[in-house]
Amino acid sequence: MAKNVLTSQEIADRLAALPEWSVEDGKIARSYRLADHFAAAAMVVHVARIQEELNHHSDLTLGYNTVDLAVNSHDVGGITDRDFDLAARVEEIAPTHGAS
Ligand SMILES: C[C@H](O)[C@H](O)[C@H]1CNC2=NC(N)=NC(=O)C2=N1
Repeated sequence: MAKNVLTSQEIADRLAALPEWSVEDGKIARSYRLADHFAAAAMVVHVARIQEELNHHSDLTLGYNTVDLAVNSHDVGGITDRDFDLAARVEEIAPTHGAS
């Protein structure tokens, strides 16, 4: 997948399809709430597997019952489609974890 840095307009266009995601400190970010701590921990493991598959890794934070992601493409120093591909993959599996 191309890794050219996206313009703010391209980012806005892509965020339209990911309404719960936003730009925070130069990364796209999302916070999920889960039923309890163990559900959140299980989702972290699942996201880690997806990140390894994509070779693209977010700052992934486990809270009491939350999972937070923040990601950009550090090899090119900006937000690229690889970040949005990861976001889309996580959005796909979040409901299976009861994440909202
Ligand atoms: C060597 C390895 O392929 C690279 O460092 C990968 C690993 N995971 C990555 N994750 C993110 N978020 N950005 C990258 O540029 C990146 N590059």
